[in-house]
Amino acid sequence: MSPGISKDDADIQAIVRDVTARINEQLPSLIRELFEGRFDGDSGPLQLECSIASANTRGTSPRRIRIAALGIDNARLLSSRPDRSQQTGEYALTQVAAHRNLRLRSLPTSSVSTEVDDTRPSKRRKDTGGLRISSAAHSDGTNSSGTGVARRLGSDLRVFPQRKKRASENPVLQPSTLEKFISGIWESIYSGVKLDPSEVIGQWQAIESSGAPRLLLTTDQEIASQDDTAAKGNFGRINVLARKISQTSRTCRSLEVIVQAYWVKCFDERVLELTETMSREKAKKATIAEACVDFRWSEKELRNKMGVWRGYYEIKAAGGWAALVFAGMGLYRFCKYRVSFTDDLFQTLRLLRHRIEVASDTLHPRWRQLLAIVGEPTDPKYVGHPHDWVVNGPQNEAIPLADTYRQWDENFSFTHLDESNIDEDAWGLFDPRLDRPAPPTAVRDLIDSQDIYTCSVCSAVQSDNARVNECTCYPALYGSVRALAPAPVQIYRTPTGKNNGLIACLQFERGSAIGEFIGLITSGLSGLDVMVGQTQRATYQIWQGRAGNHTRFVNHSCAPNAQFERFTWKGVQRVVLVSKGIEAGEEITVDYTDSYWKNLDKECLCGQPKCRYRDRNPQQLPELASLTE
Ligand SMILES: C[S@@+](CC[C@H](N)C(=O)[O-])C[C@H]1O[C@@H](n2cnc3c(N)ncnc32)[C@H](O)[C@@H]1O
Repeated sequence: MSPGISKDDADIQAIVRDVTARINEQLPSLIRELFEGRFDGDSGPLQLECSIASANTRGTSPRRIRIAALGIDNARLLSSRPDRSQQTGEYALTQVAAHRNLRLRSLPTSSVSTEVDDTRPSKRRKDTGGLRISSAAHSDGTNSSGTGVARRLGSDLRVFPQRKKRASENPVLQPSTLEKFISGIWESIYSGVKLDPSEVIGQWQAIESSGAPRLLLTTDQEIASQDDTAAKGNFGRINVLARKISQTSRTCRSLEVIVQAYWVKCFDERVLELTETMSREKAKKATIAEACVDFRWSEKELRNKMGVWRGYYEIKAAGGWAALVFAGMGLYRFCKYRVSFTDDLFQTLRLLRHRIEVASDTLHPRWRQLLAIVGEPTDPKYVGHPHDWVVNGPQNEAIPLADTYRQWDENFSFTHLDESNIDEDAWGLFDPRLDRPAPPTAVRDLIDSQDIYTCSVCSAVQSDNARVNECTCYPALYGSVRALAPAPVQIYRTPTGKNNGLIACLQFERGSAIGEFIGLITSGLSGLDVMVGQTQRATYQIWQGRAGNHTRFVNHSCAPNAQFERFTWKGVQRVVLVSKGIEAGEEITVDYTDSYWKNLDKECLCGQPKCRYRDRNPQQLPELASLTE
C-alpha cells in the first residue's frame, strides 16, 4: 500500500485497477464483434452500460446500480466499419495505469473486516520473542541512538491465522491476464523446473540402441541407489522418467521460443537489407516469400506464426531473455490474442527485468546456456545466493547486498543459512529451543526413528519424511517436498529510507509461512537486534546480524501484512514469519511492537496513516513506553 493511503482507499484503488484491466481485456473483442457486423443496424440503438448488481438475491430480482452508460451511434459505426481485409486485429482502447506493485487479487473492504486493529496499543501486543537493540551501532548498520534498553520485535500470541471466508461470502476479482502472465514468470522461476540444455541431450542418450528407454530397464537396486524416487518398482521408474521428460519438454519449449524471438530480429534485419533496393512494403513481402520457401509454409501460415513470434520478441525486448524463457504455459495464448499488449505490459516488464534476472540467474545458474543456440552471451549476470543481491537499485539494477551496508560497516558480510546455528560458547551442545526436557538418548533415538512427534497445533504426526508427515500447518517450511524450495521473496531497496526490505514476488495467502526466523541461537547479547525466544527451560536470543535468512530484512509497519508466530517442529521451538494476506509486489512487514520502539528516538518510516511512531517527541518516549508495559 502506498504511504498516506488508507486501507479502504487502497482496496478501492485495487478494485478500480482490476475492473479497468478486465474491461481493457474484454472490450476490444466486443468492439471487434461490432465492427465485424455481429450487431447490425437493425439491432436498434446500441448502448454500452456499466452497473454493479448484487449476486446473492435470495429469489428477489437483483439489485442493480448503474454506474455509467454510453450510447453508440450505430449508423456511424456501420459507416466507419473498415474493410475487413485491412483489420490489424489490435484494438487497445485504454491503458491500465502503470503500477509497480502488482496485485493479483484485490479483496473488497468487507473481506478484510476480520483484521485485528493493529494500531491499538493493547495488552494483546505482549509477545514471546523480541528483537532488541541498544545504543550501539545496529547489526543492520542503520543508525539509531537508542538508550540500550531492550526493544523487542515479537512473535505474536494472537490467535492466528483466521480462516478466509468462503468464496461465496468473499467475492474476489480474478487477476487480469497481465497479472497472470507476470505471476506465471515468477511461478516457473520459483518452481522445481530446471532449465538446462544437458537435460535434452541426457534424454536422447538414455535411449538404448534397441529403442527402449534405459530408465525403465534399470533394476530396483539401481533406481533406489540413485536416491531419485520414493516409490519402488515400475511406479518409481515411471515417476522419474515422467519427471525427466517434463523437464526436457520444458527445456525444448524454451529453446523454441528463444529461436522464434531471435528469428523476428533476423527477419527485420533482412527487410532492412532489402529496402536498399526496393520499397519497404516490397522488401517485407519479399522477405516473407523467402521465409515461406524455407519453412515450406503458405504465407497465411507464416503470417499467423509471425504475429505470435513478434509477441515473444517484444516481451524479450522489454523484460530480457529471462522473462521470455521463464514465461509460463500461457505464453503462446498471451502472444496470440495480445489482449494485454499495452504500454502497461512493457512498462511492467522493464521495471521487473533485473528482478527477474537476479532470481533466474541465481536459482537456475545454467539457464543462460540455452541462449547459446542463437549465439547470445551465456555468462550469468548475477551470481551467488538470490539474497546476495538487492533489487530495485539505481535504474532498477540490482546491487550487491554488502554494498548497501558499506557506509556503516566497511567489512559487512552476510552468510545465508538454511538452519539456525547454536552458539556453542553460549549453550554448549544444548539446544535451548527444545520445548521440554530432552529425553534420554535411547528414547530420543526411538522418537526419531519412529517419527512420533505430534504437532501441538493440529495433533498430527510431524516428520521430515514427506511420506510419513501428516502435519500441514506450514507445508512451505516443514514436512513436505516443497519445504526445500526457496521462498518467492527478494531483498529490495525501499524507496522510503528504511535501507533494505523484503518484497513478495508472488501472493502469500493469509496464514501461509514466508520463512522461519533463522540465525545464531545465542544469549547475553546487548546492543544488537535480536529475537528473544522462550521455552519452559530457557530464554534464548536469535541474532541475524551477520548470518541468517531473508526474514532478517523484514521492516516494521504500523499496519503490517505479516507477523511472527511461535511453532514447534519435532520438539524444537521455531519462530515463523506468517502472512496475513500479501499480494505480489508488496513489501512484507511486521509490527515490531511497542517494546521494540519504546526507547528508540528513531522515527518510523512505515508511512501508514495510523503510524504510531512518527513525529515522536523524544521527551515523551518514557510515557509511550509506560503505556504499553
Ligand atoms: C531487522 S532490520 C530490517 C532490515 C533493515 N531495513 C536493513 O536494511 O537491514 C531492522 C532495522 O530496519 C530499520 N527499520 C525497519 N522498519 C523501519 C521503519 N518502519 N522505520 C524506520 N526504520 C525501520 C531500522 O533501522 C531497524 O533497526
